[in-house]
Amino acid sequence: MKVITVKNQLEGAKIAFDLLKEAMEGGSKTLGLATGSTPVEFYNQVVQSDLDFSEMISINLDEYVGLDGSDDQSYRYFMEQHLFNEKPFKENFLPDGKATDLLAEVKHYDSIIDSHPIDFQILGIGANGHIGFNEPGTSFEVTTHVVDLAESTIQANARFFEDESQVPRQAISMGIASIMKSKEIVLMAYGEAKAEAVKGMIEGEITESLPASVLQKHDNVIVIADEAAAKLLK
Ligand SMILES: O=P(O)(O)OC[C@H]1O[C@](O)(CO)[C@@H](O)[C@@H]1O
Repeated sequence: MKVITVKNQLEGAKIAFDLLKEAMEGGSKTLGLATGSTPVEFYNQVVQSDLDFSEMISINLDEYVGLDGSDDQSYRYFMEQHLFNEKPFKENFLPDGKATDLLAEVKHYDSIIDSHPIDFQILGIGANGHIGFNEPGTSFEVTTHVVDLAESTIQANARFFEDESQVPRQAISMGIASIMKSKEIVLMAYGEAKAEAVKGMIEGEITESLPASVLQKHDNVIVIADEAAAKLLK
């Protein structure tokens, strides 16, 4: 893993943007995308750029179960607001949180990922070490699946909702095995709340108790962390 320490989210976002640009110049066609607060400034950089996404495909990591794409708390809505409305892609894929048959949706999402191998994957990291919504204890072998969100994740994400009771308890998430198939992974981590998870991911043992630690087994991962998130690193 290559680690780049930056002063703040803006500096990190600019580096992530340069990596994306380079990947697209090198022929990358399919992007794996993340939501949450971490990639917001990165998407701002993309929107302000002259990069053209009209031939690009995006596949998002996850979506809350029970939320329609038009719901302003859904990840589809987030992506439209932060990126897709400004930068139209050839196709954007996110799991359907309103699918009546979740098992069928999970299979469908796997088939989408299989037919569009991810060239460049953007990741954030949860304070508990999750990537996507793959919570601690998730098998490294799993592909797309329905997740019961960890209590700590529900609490962490409550800041985006009116109150904690509004946070969906389940999500559909791309699995760790699928994330690991991405050719290049850029993970961003900002803020002190991520410091323990960042240390475990980079210097700890590879364990399903800290899902992001699996990235030590991938040969093309760049971690961009601000000083607060990197402060426990040796
Ligand atoms: O970026 P945040 O809001 O700290 O969340 C951490 C991670 O958890 C998720 O929200 C779960 O998918 C990711 O999208 C995000 O990168």
